[in-house]
Amino acid sequence: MKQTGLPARRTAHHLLMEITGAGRLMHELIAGGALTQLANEDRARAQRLATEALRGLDRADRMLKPYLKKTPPDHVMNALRLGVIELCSGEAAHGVVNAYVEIVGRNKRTQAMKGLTNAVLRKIADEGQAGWEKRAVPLTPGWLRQPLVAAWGRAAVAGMEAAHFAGAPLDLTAKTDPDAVAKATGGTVLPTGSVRLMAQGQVSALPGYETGDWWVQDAAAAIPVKVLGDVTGLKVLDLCAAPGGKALQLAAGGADVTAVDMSARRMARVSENLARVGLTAQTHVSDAFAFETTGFDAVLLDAPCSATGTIRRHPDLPYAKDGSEFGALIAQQEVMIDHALGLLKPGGRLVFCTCSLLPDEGEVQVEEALARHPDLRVDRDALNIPGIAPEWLTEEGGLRLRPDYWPDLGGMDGFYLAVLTKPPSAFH
Ligand SMILES: C[S@@+](CC[C@H](N)C(=O)[O-])C[C@H]1O[C@@H](n2cnc3c(N)ncnc32)[C@H](O)[C@@H]1O
Repeated sequence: MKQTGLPARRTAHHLLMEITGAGRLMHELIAGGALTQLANEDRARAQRLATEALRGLDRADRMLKPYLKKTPPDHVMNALRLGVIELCSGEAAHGVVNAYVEIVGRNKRTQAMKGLTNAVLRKIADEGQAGWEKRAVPLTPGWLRQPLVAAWGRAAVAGMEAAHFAGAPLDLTAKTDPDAVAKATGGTVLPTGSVRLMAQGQVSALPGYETGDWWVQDAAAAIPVKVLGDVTGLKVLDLCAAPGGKALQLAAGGADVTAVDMSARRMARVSENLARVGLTAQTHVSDAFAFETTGFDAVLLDAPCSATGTIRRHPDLPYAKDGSEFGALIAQQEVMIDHALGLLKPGGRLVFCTCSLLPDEGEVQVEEALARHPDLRVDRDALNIPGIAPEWLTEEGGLRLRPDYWPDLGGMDGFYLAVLTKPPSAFH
């Protein structure tokens, strides 16, 4: 980044301050206009810089520690973190140090720490990339690391942290033909049928975007629809549908799709996505609990959750959140499952899924649903689809997907899913 990169750096610093200090998520800040004052090129730069700083935050802090007698105020700490990220990715030291000294100096309360910022960043510049690379993979913040270790063990969590640090490749779901999409985009077809591109670029510039041949969807997120098998002609309700990746899959499979989401803004994206790929669905902006049409052959419930399975792409999450909101989400998932079951016709199937790494939002929800409804059946056979490893199947009959799976292929999002079959003589 050139010396002229100050606006992008100041915005990256602002993003870090809001995420680590005010608990705001990156996508909320961007939707709220955090990047609008920047030129196009600087927008991408600011977002990339903040994302890289969050991904490497624990390592940056460990690199800074020997040079700090005590932790400075957040304004300074975040400037130092961004400085570390830039210096250790090979940016010219002079420009980086000057920029962050200026950012620290512009704040009256931290003005006096310009000298410290200058001195520390010069030492980091001396360590350079070699100093960065010799440090361990960044650890997940303790509030989340603890339950993950309890659920999956230390080795698995280390694998997840390596995946979070590596970030995510770009996965596409083909409307009809994965091989043709792979050929056109230079990607490869994964064992579960998604197309993976290792090189990142502008999505809308990829072949097939304009013609709607595919949509962006993580390989793990594409699996919940696949376990429904052939959906041709089935009446399927997508109860929490936005931005619509799964609704598009269902429509592409020939289902008669009803898509519900309580967010009008996010539902507009479902409509845009449907239009781009030339598919149709009935869309309703509604709270799932207020939607009472019954008689569906299948309901897909991609329930609101902690989203801890998406940290590869959203490294802001462990720093913006502290787990305090998760209890309410877990309680809501339970009642949503029961509401969704009530909308199925007798014998209908519910796919329950969450992009979470926490068993309370997956395995435990299904165990408890089976206990609440003794006639409910879990359909293990449905999970027998291409690309699923037997060790991903869980005791209660669901499927656990984790970021540390497929390490040689580039990982996958964390996800949980299970197929529940309502008995022919229905309960409510
Ligand atoms: C995990 S996202 C769904 C992703 C979507 N299924 C896809 O594949 O693109 C969860 C969605 O649930 C919606 N949501 C949250 N609470 C809801 C409620 N009570 N009723 C309906 N939608 C809700 C959110 O607006 C959000 O779009």
